Amino acid sequence: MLTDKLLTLVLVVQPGRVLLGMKKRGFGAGKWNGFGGKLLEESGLTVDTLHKIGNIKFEFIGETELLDVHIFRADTYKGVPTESDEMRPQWFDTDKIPFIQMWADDVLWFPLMLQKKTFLGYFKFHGHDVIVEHKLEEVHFV
Ligand SMILES: CNc1nc2c(ncn2C)c(=O)[nH]1
Repeated sequence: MLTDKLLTLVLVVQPGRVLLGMKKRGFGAGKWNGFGGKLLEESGLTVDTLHKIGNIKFEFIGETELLDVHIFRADTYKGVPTESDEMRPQWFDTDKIPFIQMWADDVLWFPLMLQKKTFLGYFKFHGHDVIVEHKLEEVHFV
């Protein structure tokens, strides 16, 4: 819908490892996450090439606004991953991603991301931890 809340999510992925941030406050606090647009700067990072890898819409039961999350992969970055008041960055081996401390949808689409596939998704959440319905399909963006 037009009133969707647009978010960007950036995952810095290098061979065998991915950079995640522990969100320290606000929406998704306590979860390891990719970096939002402004959070990249907040984490001391700048990226040069972003590859669009997916778009997921999130509905939270009882809330009218959908989250429209555009997801990008960066293979390289500049700067040093630095803790901010929002985020504590940490590298994770791609076979040890802390999915139990992440949004419940991540375990479903991270494998697509790591295989450099592109996807569209829709997830309906009850609260912040239970997915009551979802769709996820590989697509080929132009
Ligand atoms: C609701 N699921 C979800 N939300 C996210 C994510 N990253 C940022 N936000 C706001 C995510 O991976 N899943």
